[in-house]
Amino acid sequence: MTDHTPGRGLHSGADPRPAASPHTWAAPTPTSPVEATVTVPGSKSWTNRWLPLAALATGTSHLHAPLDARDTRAMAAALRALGHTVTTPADGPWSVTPSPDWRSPAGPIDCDQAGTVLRFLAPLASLADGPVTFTGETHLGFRPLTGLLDALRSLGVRAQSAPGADGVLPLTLTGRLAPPDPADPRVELDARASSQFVSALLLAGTTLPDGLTITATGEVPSLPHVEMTRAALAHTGVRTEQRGEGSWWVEGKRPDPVDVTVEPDLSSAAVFLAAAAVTGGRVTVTGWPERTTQGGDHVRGLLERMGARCVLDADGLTVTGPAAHHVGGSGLHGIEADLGACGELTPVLTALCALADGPSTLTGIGHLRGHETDRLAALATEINTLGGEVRELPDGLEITPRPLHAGRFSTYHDHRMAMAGAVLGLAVPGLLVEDVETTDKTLPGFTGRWERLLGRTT
Ligand SMILES: O=C(O)C1=C[C@@H](OP(=O)(O)O)[C@@H](O)[C@H](O)C1
Ligand SMILES: C=C(OP(=O)(O)O)C(=O)O
Repeated sequence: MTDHTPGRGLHSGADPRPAASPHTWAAPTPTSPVEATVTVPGSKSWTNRWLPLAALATGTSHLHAPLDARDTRAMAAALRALGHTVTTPADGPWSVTPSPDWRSPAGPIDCDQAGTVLRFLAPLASLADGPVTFTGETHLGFRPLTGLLDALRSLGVRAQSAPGADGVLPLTLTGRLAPPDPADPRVELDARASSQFVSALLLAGTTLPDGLTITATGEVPSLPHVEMTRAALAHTGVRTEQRGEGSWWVEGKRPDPVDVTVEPDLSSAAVFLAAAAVTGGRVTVTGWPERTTQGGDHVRGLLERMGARCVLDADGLTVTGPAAHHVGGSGLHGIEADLGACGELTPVLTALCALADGPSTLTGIGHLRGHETDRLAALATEINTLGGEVRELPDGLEITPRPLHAGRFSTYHDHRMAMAGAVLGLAVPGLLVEDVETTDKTLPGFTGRWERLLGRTT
């Protein structure tokens, strides 16, 4: 097993003379401003909502421009294992024909690294005609799940980890969702660790005859993702209501099938926009939605505050970076920002802050310690190894820009850490990003896209 803990990853520690190896990618450092138009793949979060909703629906659904990546392939495979017909051609729309009977799969469902697969499908396992076991990549078993499992137990589901298991996986769930008071179906949920718990119960609440009221007992992070779930449900004809702060009701109703085009993934887009911001160039991301529930849309306001110009028009979102680019710096300004609504942007934004002309403080992101790795520790460790000054706060990071030097950048099997490494490489020659292929969780073909963006290949 590879240890993905910050500070204990492969090759962590300063290395003044890094050598490229088959396991590292030399992040390119352009010598002129980056000018490009890019199309980014579909949103992970939208794709992984449409797929389970389609499995709950009353007929066949079609997804155009879905994200085709590890997280979404894991969702498709999981739904197949549960009895549904899911077709996932590489170059065409995906379709889901639901089976009325959810089956208990013969073997465990492999969630790979996908939080959304484990969290969204755990409550839906109660529809199966027997136990359902979930497994996945090692670190997934150590990511927060207790709040969701406690809520499921209070709704009558049995949740059991294998005896002697270090983390929560493999996890076996048995039994139907049965609210204690069927006349007033409700559940309390500690979702301080992840908004995905709320989304999961909203999806599952549709299967109860009288729906479900979910009341969070603490502050829920990433609230735009809850709104995304509500928007997806609304699109399928299922009503939801916000009933006070931290409380949501969902109607008990089978969703209508959908025929939808998936929005581009705006959190993935951020890395390409960062190339314009760092190099004083100009990058357009096509198909940027005018209105969206994706937290990644916050990148516009954040880049503006750092000194970049953002224009959203019929061509897409165009970011123009400040002209003061030089090797080692970017002409961007530091910021103070609460990223609680858009935690996915943190790694790329932290890299930008490390290249800015003044200090930054990013807060509201304590829950990122429970993501693919402890992202706050990982970012601080890796940027400091390159000569930076990043201090961890309980719920964020304080970043003081320092001249950075060549070195290795460990990624801890975290796609967004690898993207942060690419951004630093724009201004720091000789940066070697380890395990860059980890980006295929959400952004397949990342290095090819990046090198095309930078004009390195045709
Ligand atoms: O619902 C979703 O699709 C997601 C919700 C967020 O999770 P957290 O609330 O755990 O941060 C986000 O970070 C994750 O990448 C995707
Ligand atoms: C936290 C993330 O992923 P997941 O959906 O696995 O939670 C992420 O993509 O930044």
